[in-house]
Amino acid sequence: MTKIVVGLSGGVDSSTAAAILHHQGYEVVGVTLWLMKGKGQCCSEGMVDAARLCEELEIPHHIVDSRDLFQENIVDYLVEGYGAGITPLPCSQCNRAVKFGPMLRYAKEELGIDAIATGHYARISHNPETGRYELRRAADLSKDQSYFLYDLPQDVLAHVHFPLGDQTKTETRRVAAEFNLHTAEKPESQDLCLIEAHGSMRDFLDKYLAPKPGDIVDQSGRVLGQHDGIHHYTIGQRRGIGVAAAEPLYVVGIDVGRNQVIVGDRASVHQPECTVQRVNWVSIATPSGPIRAFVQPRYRATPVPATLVPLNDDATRLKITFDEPQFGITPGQAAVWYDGDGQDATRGDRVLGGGIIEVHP
Ligand SMILES: Nc1ncnc2c1ncn2[C@@H]1O[C@H](COP(=O)(O)OP(=O)(O)OP(=O)(O)O)[C@@H](O)[C@H]1O
Repeated sequence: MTKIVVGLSGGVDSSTAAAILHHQGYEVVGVTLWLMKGKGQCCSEGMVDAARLCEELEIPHHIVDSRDLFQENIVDYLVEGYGAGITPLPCSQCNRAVKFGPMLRYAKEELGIDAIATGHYARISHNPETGRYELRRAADLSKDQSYFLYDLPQDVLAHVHFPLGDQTKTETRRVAAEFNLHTAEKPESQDLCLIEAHGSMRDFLDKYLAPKPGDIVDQSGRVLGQHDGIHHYTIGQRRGIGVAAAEPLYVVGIDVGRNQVIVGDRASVHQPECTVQRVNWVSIATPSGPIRAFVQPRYRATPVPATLVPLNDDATRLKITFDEPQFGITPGQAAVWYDGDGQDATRGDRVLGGGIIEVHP
């Protein structure tokens, strides 16, 4: 029997992924990474639900204390990033540095198992012509998580299964009910796990970063108001600026040196281009020259056509020029590029690569 480790968060998706693989005849071992204290997914509640699921399926369950890894790679990364005036993206970083790599290592080294599965909505296929593992959008585009998985290296993708990639969330709930899983009716997690655990990103950051008042200025430097710390602001933000104006104001920039939040009208939040770093090439090999692709500059953004030009030999830094200027290009977030526009899989749904947006020059 083929053995496989399934990452269990205690939610309906990973429960169903485990049940499907178990039903298909895999010898499933449940692994829950203990990421932080508190209630919610990935915390105490999630661990109990995961343990109960393993009891229902009569499979072994391992809990791996990953709190230090989570603290270093996610909590510190977020606090440092927000403190420096950027808006870091924790989920792709968590997938690469906390979940997939370490879980695969644990599976291999501690359990002698070389395959892992999760309840992510995305698809992986092997291309025999290029020898690469290609990452594709989920069949259920409304649940697609490929954006958060762009940073997985080939040697990890080669060992990963996504049993839910071809089905819709409604089907997942139906399958969970058919298998009588106690998690079948469990409500959807609405937010980032950290936000669920702390109430809001503001509450989370306020635990680590002291208030540091400064000026809110317009693009000519005129002082319009006061802020209580640049870490409470992100590019494109409209709410909570607290400055009265005839036209709605948006955050267009954060000047760390001057401790200023710069605001302007909606048009000034549009950028014709940006640069990205720490690029990971996924479904295609590192290109030696410019390529055209559909770039998704934020999780829920529509992918838009753009030209990508490598800025170094190994194409780990790129300049992206959008065909049309884009709203809210935010340093710290990931830009992920696909071979299609995400509206129709027949026009291309492969993740070609992705990288972290750098601070605007
Ligand atoms: N603490 C954890 N330990 C092990 N695996 C995890 C953990 N958290 C998440 N995963 C895996 O990553 C997948 C996606 O996680 P995400 O946080 O997006 O949860 P989700 O989509 O709400 O899924 P679920 O319903 O399973 O919680 C989960 O389905 C699970 O397989």
